[in-house]
Amino acid sequence: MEPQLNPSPIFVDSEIGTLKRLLIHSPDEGLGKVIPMKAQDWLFDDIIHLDTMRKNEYDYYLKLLLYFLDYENIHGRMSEVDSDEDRSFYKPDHPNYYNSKKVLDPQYLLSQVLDNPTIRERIVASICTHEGVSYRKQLQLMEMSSLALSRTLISGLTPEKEMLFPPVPNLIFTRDVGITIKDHILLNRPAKLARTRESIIMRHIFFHHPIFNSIKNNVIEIEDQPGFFLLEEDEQDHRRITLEGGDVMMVAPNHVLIGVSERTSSYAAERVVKELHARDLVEKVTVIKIPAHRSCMHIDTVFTQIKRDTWVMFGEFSGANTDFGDNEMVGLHEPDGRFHLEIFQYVKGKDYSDPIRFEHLESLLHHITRYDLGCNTNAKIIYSGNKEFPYGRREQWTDSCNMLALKEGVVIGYDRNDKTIQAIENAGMKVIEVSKLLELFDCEELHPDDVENTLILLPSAELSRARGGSHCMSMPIQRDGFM
Ligand SMILES: NC(=[NH2+])NCCC[C@H](N)C(=O)O
Repeated sequence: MEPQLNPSPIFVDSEIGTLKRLLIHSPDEGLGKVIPMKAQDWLFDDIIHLDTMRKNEYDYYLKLLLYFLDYENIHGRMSEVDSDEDRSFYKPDHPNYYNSKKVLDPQYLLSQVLDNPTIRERIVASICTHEGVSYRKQLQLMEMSSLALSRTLISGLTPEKEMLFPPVPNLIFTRDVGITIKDHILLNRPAKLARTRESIIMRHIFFHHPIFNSIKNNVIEIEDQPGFFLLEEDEQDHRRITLEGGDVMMVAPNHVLIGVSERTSSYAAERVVKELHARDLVEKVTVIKIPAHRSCMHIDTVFTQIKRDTWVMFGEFSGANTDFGDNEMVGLHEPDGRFHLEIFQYVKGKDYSDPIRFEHLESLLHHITRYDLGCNTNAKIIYSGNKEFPYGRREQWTDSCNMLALKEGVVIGYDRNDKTIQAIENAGMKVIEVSKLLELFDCEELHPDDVENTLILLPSAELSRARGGSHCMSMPIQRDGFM
């Protein structure tokens, strides 16, 4: 893929253009405060061991991102970083913080935004109102340093370790807070209460942090329809607008995909289709209706892209799969035992009441590969767990279909999904553990620019309990333009 230079520092027009800048959030101390009784409410399927998650898993992800996106920031520093028991390199409120301009943590960006007294007051007031914190406490928060305040607003913990309000443990899944569509950012409307504070924080960052200055007018907020508040509660529930980034995929310069799912409502999808067309951002918007089920909460839990002609997807959503034999996953199937999937494509200027229909997910992926990404073959589809029962389902649950492309053909995935990894290897890709790759970078035996056609494996025993993979743990804000 020939890189295209883009004047805007915020620009994404594909899933696979070389990644230049992104938002990620290192697991903060709030994740270590999740108690079993609240784990489900806070959208974790289990409590996690924070130290293991950070040191043995996430920190590798971060070092890898730095190596690919901000080489100078990490090269030659690995032993210093790794020998620090305190992990100060990873902590946004510590003087040793890596402080990259490419790999950006909302916790640090928030602290910078909080330096402005007017914005600080607005943020603290809105979060305290949302969390039911008293006015007196609000005034105390206003007195904190920006770095400490940012840490408290995210983790919920004061410097004195008082748990002032709940953590937002899902902020590690930055994918969901918004989505970059060319030089625009589409803000989310979280479906779950546990993710509302993330949204308040991100909204202020997008509108007030200098990084987003040039595109301030391009931040898209999907509002409720006029008079929504007049509707009865049942009717409101039915027409609610909820939208999470994991359901939006910028797959080609002319094409955006939107999932209608457990998290994204059909009303939201409809509004997004119209908004993207009105702003002339893309020609095609395809809505993919998937079952409203936790196991496939967003479309990026069902498929992601590896190369312009290669995708990894959940085989139970495959068109070839007509007989599952059982009906154990209640609510997922049509009466005939099939997963219920509906795909409608809306083309700018064409009649919305007569969308193009795709019968299977595969046909849509072939269409994108051929017609939007200019390949002259059909797409190659690699299935979760190699489509073998029960590995397909087991591995999809631990995010085998949720990969992040650092550039075309170089992706990060979880190490625990053995059958999927084997299938990817069989398809001709190299597979390497992240720690090995980092060693090669460190001793200059290999340079990130020279890595090609590779799946990089990330340790995932703890991370996968949070129900998200590397795709979810990233919000790309700049990729090389797709040509
Ligand atoms: N884009 C994604 N698939 N994100 C996964 C988010 C997982 C998170 N625990 C939640 O339930 O919200």
